[in-house]
Amino acid sequence: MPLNFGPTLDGDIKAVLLDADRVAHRVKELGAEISRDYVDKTPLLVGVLNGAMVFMADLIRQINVPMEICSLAVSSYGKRSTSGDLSFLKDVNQDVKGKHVIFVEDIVDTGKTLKAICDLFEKRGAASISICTLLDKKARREVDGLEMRYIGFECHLAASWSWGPVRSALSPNVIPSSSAAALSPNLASKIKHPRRKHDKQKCDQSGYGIDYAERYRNLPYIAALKPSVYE
Ligand SMILES: O=P(O)(O)OC[C@H]1O[C@H](OP(=O)(O)OP(=O)(O)O)[C@H](O)[C@@H]1O
Repeated sequence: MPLNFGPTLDGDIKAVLLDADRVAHRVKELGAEISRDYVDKTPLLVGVLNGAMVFMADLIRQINVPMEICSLAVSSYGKRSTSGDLSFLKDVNQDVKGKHVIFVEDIVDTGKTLKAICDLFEKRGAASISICTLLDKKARREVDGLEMRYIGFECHLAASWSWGPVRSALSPNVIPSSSAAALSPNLASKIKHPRRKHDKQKCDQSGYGIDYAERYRNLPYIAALKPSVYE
């Protein structure tokens, strides 16, 4: 896909990892899966703001069974305590007791955010809880027992980060090879509380709701940013 989003933003982009068509295709598949699985359940999709905003907006329009939506926001990495504790900036506006909840995320990294939210919603009496994430960085998980039921694309550790869509063929044009991405599994396991907003590694995927330092969420694709953006 040509980089013609606009001169200001395009100048910051090193490579398009997942173009808008590819994302849209996968979002459509996810919508169909959810529609099939929840045909008789009227799920409540809960978007975790701000990152999930773009993905959620597209996803719900690919779901063709009765459903509800709401959103919540928690403190971002840069504002959390060193223990990684979450605090709500915005809670959901309804009682979730008895609801079939699907959390919608742009990206799951350590999993701490979703683990805390899932535990809370379990205590609140949700009938069931599932997770739908556009991107999954499974290799960086730091919590146990967090099952991703719906995954758009999986980022996995090999010699370097690579990207592969779940349940469909790997396309060569979605494998980035930036130096920022070349994080060894050993080092990855030592990073307890990555600060997403200021972590160079996070420049390897921005756009479609995912930010770097609050910018780039409006890119219609997912891209790696040039080192000049964060150095
Ligand atoms: O799996 P974890 O390690 O907990 O990280 C994942 C969380 O980090 C991102 O949010 P962020 O705090 O950057 O805020 P944002 O949604 O406003 O971008 C993302 O949207 C998830 O909510």
